[in-house]
Amino acid sequence: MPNLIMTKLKGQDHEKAVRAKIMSFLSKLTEDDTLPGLHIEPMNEPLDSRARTGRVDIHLRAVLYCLEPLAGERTYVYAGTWEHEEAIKRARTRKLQINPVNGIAELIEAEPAVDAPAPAAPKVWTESAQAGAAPSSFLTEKSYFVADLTDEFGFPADLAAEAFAAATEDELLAFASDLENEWQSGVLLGMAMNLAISQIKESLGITEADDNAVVTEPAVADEVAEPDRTEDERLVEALKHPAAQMQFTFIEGEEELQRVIDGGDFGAWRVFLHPDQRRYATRSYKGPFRLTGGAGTGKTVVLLHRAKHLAEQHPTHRVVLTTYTRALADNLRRDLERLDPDLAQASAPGHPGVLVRGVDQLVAAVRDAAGTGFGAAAQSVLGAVVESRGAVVANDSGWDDAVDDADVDLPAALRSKSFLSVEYLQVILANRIVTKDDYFTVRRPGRGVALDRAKRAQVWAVVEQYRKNARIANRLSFAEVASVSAAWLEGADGESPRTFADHILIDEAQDLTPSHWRFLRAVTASGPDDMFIADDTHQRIYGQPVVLSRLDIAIVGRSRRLTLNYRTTEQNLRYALGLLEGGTFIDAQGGEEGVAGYRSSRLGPEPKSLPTQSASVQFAVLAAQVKSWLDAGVDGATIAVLTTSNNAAKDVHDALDHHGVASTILTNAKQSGDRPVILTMHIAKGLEFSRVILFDISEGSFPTPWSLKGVAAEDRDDVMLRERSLLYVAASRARDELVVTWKGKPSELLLRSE
Ligand SMILES: Nc1ncnc2c1ncn2[C@@H]1O[C@H](COP(=O)(O)OP(=O)(O)OP(=O)(O)O)[C@@H](O)[C@H]1O
Repeated sequence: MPNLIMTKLKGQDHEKAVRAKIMSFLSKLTEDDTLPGLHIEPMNEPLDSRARTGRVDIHLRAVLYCLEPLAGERTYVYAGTWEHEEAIKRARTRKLQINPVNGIAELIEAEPAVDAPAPAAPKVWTESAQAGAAPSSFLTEKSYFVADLTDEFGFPADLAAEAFAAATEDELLAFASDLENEWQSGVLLGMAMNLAISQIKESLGITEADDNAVVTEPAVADEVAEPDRTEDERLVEALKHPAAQMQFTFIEGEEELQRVIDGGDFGAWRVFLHPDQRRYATRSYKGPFRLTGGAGTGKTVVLLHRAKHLAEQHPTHRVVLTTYTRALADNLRRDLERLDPDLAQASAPGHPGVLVRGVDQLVAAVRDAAGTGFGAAAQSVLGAVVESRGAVVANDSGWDDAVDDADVDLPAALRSKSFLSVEYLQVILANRIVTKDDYFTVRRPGRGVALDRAKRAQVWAVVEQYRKNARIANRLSFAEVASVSAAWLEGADGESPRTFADHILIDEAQDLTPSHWRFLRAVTASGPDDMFIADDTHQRIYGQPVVLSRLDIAIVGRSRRLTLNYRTTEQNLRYALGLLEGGTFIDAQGGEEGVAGYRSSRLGPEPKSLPTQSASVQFAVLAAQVKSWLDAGVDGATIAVLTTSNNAAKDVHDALDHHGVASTILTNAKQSGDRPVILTMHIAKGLEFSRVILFDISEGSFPTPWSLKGVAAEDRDDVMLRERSLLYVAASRARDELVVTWKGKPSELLLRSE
């Protein structure tokens, strides 16, 4: 039975009925390619003697390349389904070859009569000739040479010259996004990011990435030259090159074929990984590893592939995939099933296979497993044995009562629940402080307010009162449950330590509290590939920055960044990044995180601002915008209105209704139905939509008045930073079009990108 390789090509988003015909054609082809009904025909005077076309229906033909490796099955590379004429033209004028410079399999186009020459750098392009010849070239301005493209990467000379003809970054990105070979777009995007040639080569897997210090073994064995292999065998190998796998995929079985055909561009993440993504998904690391990257750079995609990879490599291991909320975990579980419906998912914590849970769900499961041991373990965290089963409350509740009951003399800033709850989380629970003496001596890095001994004594009095009140009411905060569960896992109940995972993969890690981190460290056996952390410092919308080394999670030297944005257009990306200007963001290593280097391979319209003068006009403008998309045939479910609060979401729903537009309010991150959706900016975290409207980003409405209510002056900057991040999260949900509305004056956080 012949093998099949599918190719990702532009212009292949077929309707359902056509997809069914393609499926039928290809499944017959892989059963028996000699069936007469397939009409597999060679070309007349082709550029590539392997080229064939086959009959999909009366109008459509598939383009195929037939490889005959000596050892192994015949292999067809499917290069799309096209109208009859176009299919014949493509099959005659395109050749599947191994790029002579970089070894990547590629499709090149040329006139059939001409023997395809090996690409060579035009001699005229010397340093000085180039400077004179193309003064307005974007790539020249970035100090690249045409020879970089031709000699270093194997671009054909004409294509390299066209790339150098792009005068601006946008022109170059537009050119790159039209190229047929993904690896070529990858090189040009790398240049747009101003990467060194060696970095681009590493990123595309042309040379081995220089990070062996952090991996337990080289991921890919060096290619050994085999002179007796046929050209077709070499081509099959070149199709497995990491950069070729951005575009070509080997199909195993009918179900996978169906998934690839039905998935189209939206399903591309399941199959066509960037070499960087594939490396992070499959490499073995000596210890905790952190993958960071802006919104939409494919961090979640890497986590999903890595979970699958680890489960397949180690069928008896416990692989846990976790994230900040339960609803986000539900989405991860759904996507993992889409990635591989047959993947073994664990039924409960501690079982082999992949377990997907929100972090507090995991904590709850461990608490249940601990039984009475949980209460005993609390001694080391809270200084008292607690009831094993009690109510769980928010981390910031109970502080106002504690202040009143303790009757302390503290300045307003130190009496606020925002200060006290954060002090408790970041300092007291993080360090398992149970006595006043310990609190007197503990270091408090990163805390805005300095506390002298007298103030510490007063704060400690409130903490003791808070704990006393909690014992009387038989309640614990979420953070306390996580901290005590961590202690139980470590054996604080007097038993041996235990773990529930061999590998833990963490999404949205920037939002986790120190208690979560202590728990995640304890729940996972230490060793190779123990923790894989995906975060984006710029998307921290809850809590405070956490420096992982202070919590015994060593990621120094094992931290990498993804920069290619797969979600949004370049225009939306720039707008969203512009919203971060003016903020100082501290990452998980305690350093400052910048926004340089992010690029998208897709272009689209500039984000649109819709200023209005009153609430009613703003609603009318919003409704008109949604209607215009619906009238243009946009699928309703891909349109989202993001609001600053639940109440605003209700108002928008009613207003749209009033203007004749039916919509649905989303109260958690689970998407459903076919109407436009309305959701808060917080709930939009981790989601994406084709069209997004940020509604009422007005002075006085955003930042919301309650986000700053009762916040100590010292903590105000951090609240503003989180609000800025929230706006960035919201704006970065838009794949294709972004619209921002306000009434009166725009929010101060919007002004920078206006
Ligand atoms: N290799 C790929 N090919 C095609 N699409 C991809 C690829 N990788 C990621 N994507 C798509 O890009 C979008 C963003 O990916 P993902 O959600 O993994 O990014 P993220 O970095 O986790 O984003 P965020 O931090 O905003 O949640 C998704 O639609 C995903 O399917």
